Amino acid sequence: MSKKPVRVAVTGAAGQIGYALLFRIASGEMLGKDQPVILQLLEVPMEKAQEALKGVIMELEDCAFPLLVGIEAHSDPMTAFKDTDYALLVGSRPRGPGMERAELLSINGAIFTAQGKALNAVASRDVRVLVVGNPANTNAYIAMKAAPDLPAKNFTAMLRLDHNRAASQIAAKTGKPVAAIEKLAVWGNHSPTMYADYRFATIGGESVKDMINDEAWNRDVFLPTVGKRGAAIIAARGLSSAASAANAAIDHMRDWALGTNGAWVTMGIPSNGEYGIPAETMFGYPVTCEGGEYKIVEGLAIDAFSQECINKTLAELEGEKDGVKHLL
Ligand SMILES: NC(=O)c1ccc[n+]([C@@H]2O[C@H](COP(=O)([O-])OP(=O)(O)OC[C@H]3O[C@@H](n4cnc5c(N)ncnc54)[C@H](O)[C@@H]3O)[C@@H](O)[C@H]2O)c1
Ligand SMILES: O=C(O)C[C@H](O)C(=O)O
Repeated sequence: MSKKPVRVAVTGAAGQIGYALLFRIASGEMLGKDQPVILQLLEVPMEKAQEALKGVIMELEDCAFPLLVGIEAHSDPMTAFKDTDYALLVGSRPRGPGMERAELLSINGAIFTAQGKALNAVASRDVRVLVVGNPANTNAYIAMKAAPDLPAKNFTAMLRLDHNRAASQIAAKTGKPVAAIEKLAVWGNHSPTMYADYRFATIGGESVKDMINDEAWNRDVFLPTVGKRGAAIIAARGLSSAASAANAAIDHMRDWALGTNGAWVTMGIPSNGEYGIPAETMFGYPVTCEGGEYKIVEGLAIDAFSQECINKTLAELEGEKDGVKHLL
């Protein structure tokens, strides 16, 4: 018997990430090749954006995806999020060359108050939310706080792009396939302060830390490369990452919904105090997923260098949180 369709809302659907994301959701790459979906697409209520959205919908129709059983265009979150089971909040301004992501807070923050309220009012009571729009952690925090009737744990921020970037750098350094890397973690904020941590990582059961055995490379090459990758892409492309961001969003939602079979992945999630992070902070943690729920990998030893890195990314998040008090 075929499965009941699920509703997937995507904001910023006519943007760059939207264009790289929607076709993959519709083809079943996110929720499974047996899961029909209804896309509920939101764009700003401006003629140009709504026209562009129409064009994207025409292309989705022209793919004749067997799993795509409905497509809706919206200009109001109160209709776009109606009964939605999954919400991917992408719509917001990207940064340009020379900007830091945190600078987007004053431009984008208010979007997530309005969208959190709309989710609270009309979405499925079990909706799973991924915030992609930057600064992703604090925007996810804003949306979560604006939706007091929904489970706070269902609001998440995208750290998966940092996780995938870190895995790719490690594969290049060790000369091993990226798929062989296990137990990688990224802690904290989706920003240059994130702490990509390969101390527990293994390849074929061997310690990645021992294989690399180069603390200076970790500190002076690996961490800055992963942390500043978004800016490097903006400098090269003149536009922020889109296909890799959409890919990370698919990975995040797929793993959350379908499970990781014990593998570690990174998700930005509201803390319950784990690893000394204040409750409700939207923080990147290593997690495993099973049965539609994530679980933090607990009990990892935090050495002095790691603690210093975690403190730095936490301090940045606390500062961002302080800066959005007026939106809560
Ligand atoms: N978390 C991450 O790892 C990550 C990675 C890449 C990009 N991003 C962020 O994702 C966001 C989108 O990037 P993009 O390249 O697709 O930008 P884009 O400008 O190409 O597209 C954004 C779209 O969002 C729409 N939009 C703006 N406000 C909206 C609102 N209130 N409701 C609905 N739609 C709205 C715009 O009309 C536009 O079509 C940016 O904030 C960017 O910084 C995050
Ligand atoms: O860096 C950006 O502004 C876009 C995105 O967050 C990225 O990491 O590529």
